[in-house]
Amino acid sequence: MNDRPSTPLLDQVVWPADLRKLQPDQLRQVADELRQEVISAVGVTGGHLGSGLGVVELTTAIHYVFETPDDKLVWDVGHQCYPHKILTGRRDGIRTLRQGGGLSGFTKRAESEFDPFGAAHSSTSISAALGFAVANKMQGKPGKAIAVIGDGSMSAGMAYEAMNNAREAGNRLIVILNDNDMSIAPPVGGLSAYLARLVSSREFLGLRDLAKRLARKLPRPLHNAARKTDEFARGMAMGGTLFEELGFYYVGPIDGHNLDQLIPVLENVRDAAEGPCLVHVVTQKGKGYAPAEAAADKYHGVQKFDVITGAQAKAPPGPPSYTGVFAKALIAEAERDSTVCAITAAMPSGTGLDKFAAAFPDRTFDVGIAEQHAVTFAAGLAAQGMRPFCAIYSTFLQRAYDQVVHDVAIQNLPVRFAIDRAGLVGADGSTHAGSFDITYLATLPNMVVMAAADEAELVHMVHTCALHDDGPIAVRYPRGNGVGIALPETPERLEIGKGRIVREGRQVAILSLGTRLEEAMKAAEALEARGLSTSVADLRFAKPLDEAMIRKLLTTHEVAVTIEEGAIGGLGAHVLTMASDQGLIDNGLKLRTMRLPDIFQDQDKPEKQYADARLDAEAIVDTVLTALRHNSAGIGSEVRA
Ligand SMILES: Cc1ncc(C[n+]2csc(CCOP(=O)(O)OP(=O)(O)O)c2C)c(N)n1
Ligand SMILES: CC(=O)[C@@H](O)[C@H](O)COP(=O)(O)O
Ligand SMILES: [Mg+2]
Repeated sequence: MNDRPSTPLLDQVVWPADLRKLQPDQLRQVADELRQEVISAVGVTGGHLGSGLGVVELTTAIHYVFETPDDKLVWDVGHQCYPHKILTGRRDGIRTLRQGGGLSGFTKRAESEFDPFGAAHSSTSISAALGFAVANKMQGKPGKAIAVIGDGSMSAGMAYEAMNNAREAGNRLIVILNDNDMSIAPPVGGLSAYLARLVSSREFLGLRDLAKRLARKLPRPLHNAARKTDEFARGMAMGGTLFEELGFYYVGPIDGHNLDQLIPVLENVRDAAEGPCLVHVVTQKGKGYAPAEAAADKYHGVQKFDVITGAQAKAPPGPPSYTGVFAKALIAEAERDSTVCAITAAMPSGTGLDKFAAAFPDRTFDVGIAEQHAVTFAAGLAAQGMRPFCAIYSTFLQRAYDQVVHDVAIQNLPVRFAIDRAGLVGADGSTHAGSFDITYLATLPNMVVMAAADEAELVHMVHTCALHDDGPIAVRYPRGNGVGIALPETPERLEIGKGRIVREGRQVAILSLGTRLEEAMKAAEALEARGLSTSVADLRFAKPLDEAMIRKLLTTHEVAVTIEEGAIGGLGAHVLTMASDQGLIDNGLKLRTMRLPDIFQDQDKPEKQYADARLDAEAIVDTVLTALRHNSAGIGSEVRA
């Protein structure tokens, strides 16, 4: 059992205002106690640990120096915000993290005034902070906006769009680059190499150097001359810094765990007459907890764990994960076909492409947190004859929608989209749910959209994708483990647009897409027990629909229900449109669609979320019975009641 640590000084700090009453030399103890509290809490809840441990001192220093919540502190991604939540009045709830009705695992506006902007998807913090800064400037309000962005998140184009625009904010915007030389995996690309050069080429900024470099009080011409001298003194070989070329005053690198450096630097930057400033802090992901420091992933995301040993709770052995089945199937395709290659946007382990990379290192590309680039890079590869699989979580593919439309679908390029985490994902909550991909993909020209009903179907669909050169094709599958069905020795190529009837009935037809099939079969059993003969179809394709099969089902059954792990505008909408266009609902057919609610707050296990979302067997039965009870007197009958 993880005992709560003794935190005598932290106990006195409920809000940042309490922190600001302390003496600077007491902050070290606060930070040490804060770190122990984070470790203890995450040991109970699981969640994101490494990144939060890396910003314990930085969080303490920011809330000590800046007048939060009036000064707006915007965390990037927000997975590192647990120390921030403890220091901003939420320590009592910290052990409810990522649970139904508990604290979010990310920053969330609805949760606290100290969370001025929600996060979870990366690289949004500078844009959002710039918005706050410019608004304050336009309203003549005091107050700074501080964006804390990681080195991994700095690899996304959106961060540069914001920095390119940052001059607008002057000294009201402060960007803190939290450089721990880690993304989820080790960082990749030119920026990571550049930051490494920056850090290795300079001693941590001493106070003397700081005074010289932050001569903010000088009138501009002199200040510029001093700055130029300073840059020349440093040797223009570094070209100043990339950030200075973008209009920032760069300060750093500084030791992000040394409060004696952090506090004066942040105070100087806070009081700087001009800006924007970018403070480059160097931290260690997992700092202060040996099992995290020693782990390859620095305990980025962990299950509940024993604080003493660091041993994480192991899930009971079960069927293989969909991610693992995908990776194995893709490796088999690549063994058959040398043009098969794979792209991830900084999620090698999450997508299973770490396994693919072990087998085919030269055919695997981790492009960093850069989904937009990943998609158009894949389009270029496809245009030149390769067979690229773009493996991106459903929720993160949202970041690259125009690239999917403009660079892939309209040009009808054969990019394969492996969409993991499709449907509800559990503890990461609504920001990570794969709710929208059916809706946003099945509306596109040329796009083929498949959903695997189980892990065997996933193997067939990966094979079908590999062979599909006629245009873009997507296969979606959920987070977690399969249903335990045997995997096929030899994958089949599925006929595009053809579904399968998995249960024959006469009165009710359940049209299922994806892994809700298991619940659909349970519902069919329950309906049969009530004397309702029920058919079940696995549609396999949201686009193109198997119109012949659907037409047959809708014209030979009294009630038809579609079910999908997706939001409105997906499969159900397409079946309704087809039925309406073909006059199939003119003859009294009771057609209902079941789908995810617009948004849901609970963060819990996916199966609980599906029950809460009314997308399980019980809900299917209710839907059918309600439809049957519906007065069959046709239009207007409700009015008479
Ligand atoms: C758009 C987007 N793509 C992918 C992710 C998944 N993701 C979450 S944290 C992370 C790495 C972030 O690295 P960094 O910004 O350096 O933060 P650190 O974890 O090192 O503190 C990634 C890729 C995401 N949250 N958002
Ligand atoms: C913070 C973030 O976006 C990732 O760490 C995400 O939480 C990973 O999700 P999975 O745990 O489903 O891989
Ligand atoms: Mg990092």
